[in-house]
Amino acid sequence: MIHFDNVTKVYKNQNRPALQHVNVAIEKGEFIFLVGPSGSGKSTFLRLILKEERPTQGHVHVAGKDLNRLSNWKVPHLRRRIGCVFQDFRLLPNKNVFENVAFALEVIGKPRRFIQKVVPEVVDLVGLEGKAHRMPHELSGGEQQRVAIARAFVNRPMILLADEPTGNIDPATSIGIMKVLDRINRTGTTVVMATHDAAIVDAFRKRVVELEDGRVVRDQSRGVYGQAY
Ligand SMILES: Nc1ncnc2c1ncn2[C@@H]1O[C@H](COP(=O)(O)OP(=O)(O)OP(=O)(O)O)[C@@H](O)[C@H]1O
Repeated sequence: MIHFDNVTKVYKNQNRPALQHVNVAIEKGEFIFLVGPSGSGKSTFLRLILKEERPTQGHVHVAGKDLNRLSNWKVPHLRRRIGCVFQDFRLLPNKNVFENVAFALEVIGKPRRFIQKVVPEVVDLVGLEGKAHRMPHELSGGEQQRVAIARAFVNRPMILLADEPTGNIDPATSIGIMKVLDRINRTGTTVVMATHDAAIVDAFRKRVVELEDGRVVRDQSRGVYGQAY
């Protein structure tokens, strides 16, 4: 589903590569924790999957397509098939839960009847049943992140990218958020989650890809956050 083939990324005016010679193959339906210190290249890895950045060397393939060869006009179509969740939720403050999730479908022209049917289903899936009419400021941080996940997933993307999704949430609530991501993964969506949250990584034992100075230093199935000796 996602293949990094000897990928090096050097940003303009930087001499140190953000990623160097990265080879990672992520298959459909996998769940990956991407870990590593600040500045190790995790966000760059995610941005390359979205074609927000281009590799300096090497190739990134997503769903069988070499992104170096994907025309610019096809990039919006690629991004529509990839849901994104961020540390800071990024909800629309003047829209309620239903409207925030519905908006993701309205902008891609889905019919009203379809929206009315699928939004409540996804709101329930993320554990917000009965809260569809709440405004973001009436929700806890964990609940706001659930809305953001619902919005990212409502279009049934093939891939969900999550950049520090539990970064602003207390540990107990983070477990609930992680369970929602796990549930989404079980529907067949490939999930790549960049995180510093050792407790979560250790509790869920998924595949762990660790970056250090832009290099993959560990790729371990059912891994833990720190190196297990
Ligand atoms: N747009 C940019 N222009 C120049 N350098 C950048 C840019 N984005 C990232 N970098 C550099 O690339 C390296 C990797 O950064 P990246 O944001 O991918 O790391 P990260 O692992 O996601 O860090 P964090 O955990 O702090 O989010 C860092 O040295 C960073 O300074």
